[in-house]
Amino acid sequence: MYNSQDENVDLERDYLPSCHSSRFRQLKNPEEAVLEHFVQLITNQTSELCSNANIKVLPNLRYGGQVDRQLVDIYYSDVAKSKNKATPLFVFIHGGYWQMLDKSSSGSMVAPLVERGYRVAIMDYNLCPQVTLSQLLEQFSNFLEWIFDYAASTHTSHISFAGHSAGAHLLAQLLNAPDVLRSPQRACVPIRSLFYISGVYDLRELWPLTSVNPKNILSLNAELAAKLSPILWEYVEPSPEPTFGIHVLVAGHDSVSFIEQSRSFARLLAAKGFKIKFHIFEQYDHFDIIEESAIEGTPISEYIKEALQ
Ligand SMILES: N[C@@H](CC(=O)c1ccccc1NC=O)C(=O)O
Repeated sequence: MYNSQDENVDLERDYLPSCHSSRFRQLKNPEEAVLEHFVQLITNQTSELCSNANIKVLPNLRYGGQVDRQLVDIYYSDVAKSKNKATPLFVFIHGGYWQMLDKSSSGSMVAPLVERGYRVAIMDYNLCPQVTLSQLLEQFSNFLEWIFDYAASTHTSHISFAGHSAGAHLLAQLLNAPDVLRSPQRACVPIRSLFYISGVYDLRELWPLTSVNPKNILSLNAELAAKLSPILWEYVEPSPEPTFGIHVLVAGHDSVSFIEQSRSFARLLAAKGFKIKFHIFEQYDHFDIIEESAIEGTPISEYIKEALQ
């Protein structure tokens, strides 16, 4: 479907981002090394936030459930808060094929944004197999309603979202949720930008793969995989003309399947009337596109900074 360049493509590899990096090639197991390095680095980037005097955190706001992972950490700067003026909100949704990572390793984007006066919401979500992917998508819809309520009730000038990999898949729901897009809260909190970073948007090839969905922990079948694929959704014609920009971004070292899924998703949204920018960051792989978002002046940080202007 997406890797038409190679009819013999091994989809088990093409949908495994750690197999598509030029880094750590000198090591015996570069795939393991790139993933270990990613998790270690993004965990450090997140834990170091609290040692930054300018960054405060409001931890564990609950958006659903009772004792599960439906929690959000809100990072902010005391300076901006003390001026008691409306501040922008940026929301990040982590990846990990709906089965790994959490908010303690998802704070890479926080520091550059808080330095510029943003509040940044880093959300957790229940992982498969504790929930099925269908249940996770329902819980994510609840999160969207909650975050717009939160934004509307906390003096928010505008809101932006970024989703990485499977997090981009979850974020696609925002474009398919008329009740959220047309809610009174949404009306008083304009969306500024949406960033879909190295996402997956068609589950039809990946749901049977052991590398992605071992023992079918996502609880999918062919019919459900199609139903949960943003590339096949209708999308409500945005009216009036949406004011927000959608950025479909992908790493140049991502696999052909990942790059072509992003290209197809961008083309679909553009055809539906959304304001789209599609960009391939040639120098990045699936992981350092997020790792470098923590560093001012890097290509991904500069892109996000300019897009948010
Ligand atoms: N086991 C996968 C991990 C993976 O796909 C992944 C890891 C961190 C963040 C995003 C990922 N991919 C999709 O959500 C791999 O080895 O590439």
